[in-house]
Amino acid sequence: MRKTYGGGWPRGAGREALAGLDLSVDEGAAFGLIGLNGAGKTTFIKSLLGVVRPSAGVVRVLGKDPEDPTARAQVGYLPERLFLPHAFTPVQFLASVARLKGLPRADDEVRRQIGRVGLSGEEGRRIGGFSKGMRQRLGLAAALLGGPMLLVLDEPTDGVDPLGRAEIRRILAEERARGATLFLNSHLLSETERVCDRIGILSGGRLLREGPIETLCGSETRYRVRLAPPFDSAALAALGFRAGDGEGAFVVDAPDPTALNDLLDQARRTGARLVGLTHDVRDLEDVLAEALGQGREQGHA
Ligand SMILES: Nc1ncnc2c1ncn2[C@@H]1O[C@H](COP(=O)(O)OP(=O)(O)OP(=O)(O)O)[C@@H](O)[C@H]1O
Repeated sequence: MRKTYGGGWPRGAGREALAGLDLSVDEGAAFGLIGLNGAGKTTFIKSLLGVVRPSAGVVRVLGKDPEDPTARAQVGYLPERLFLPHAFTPVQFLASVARLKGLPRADDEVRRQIGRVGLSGEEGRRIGGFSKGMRQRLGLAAALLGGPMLLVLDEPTDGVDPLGRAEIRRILAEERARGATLFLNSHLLSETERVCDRIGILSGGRLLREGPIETLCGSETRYRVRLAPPFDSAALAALGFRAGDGEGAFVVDAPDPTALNDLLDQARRTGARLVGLTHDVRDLEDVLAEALGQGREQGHA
């Protein structure tokens, strides 16, 4: 699908925010969309919510048109910029959201979600006096009201302290266990890594990479090996050990544990002594930097 902003707003006239995006997320998955500022993440989220209409192509949410009220009723949304009524208490605010969502007699549900996001005891305070993290928690409670089947969360842990982040991760895990699908948009790559099982990298409105996090971030069959000096580099190279970063660091491929141990045995016979062994796993920041670098070379960034 494509989205070109334009017409009536000179600043954005003709700006292509999504330049041919083809993406599907399985029900029950936790999908994370990452990319730099202006990549098109919010535009994509807005298209899921039926707020932005694609200029070309089709968007389906839970199998339906995003503007279909029955689809909307199944979507919980936490926006990046929260506008909360300062004069309201959390209970009043969530009760008004529950009414908008068409949830009847939602008092128990409102109190349950307030407790879940760690705002018990703050029910009577006005939102205007809340910290950023407290506001974010309240926004999450609003998204969770009524048990939606799709949670679209734009920067869910923004402003939340580390313990609060862990609580939010726990809540999101509970939501998934209930069967909900998560669509997360975050600049905090370590959070995305911990919450999501699939990742998409967006740049210039194009999807540069998409796949399971373990495929993008690492390899089950590639290992980082560290050997104590001295060692016979030529003999190790003949066995398939490639030099890694730093003294004694090597990278080696082995399809299974038996093959790995055979290789290590052969290396030991050349005099090598193993002092470290890990899977070759990169973090999401490395993956993003590499994808953006390649995208740039291909003229996509
Ligand atoms: N309403 C709008 N009118 C015109 N252009 C827009 C509008 N909203 C976004 N854009 C442009 O579309 C592109 C994608 O913006 P978008 O907000 O989707 O990116 P993003 O990845 O969410 O960025 P960020 O991480 O900064 O929130 C940008 O070039 C932006 O300037």
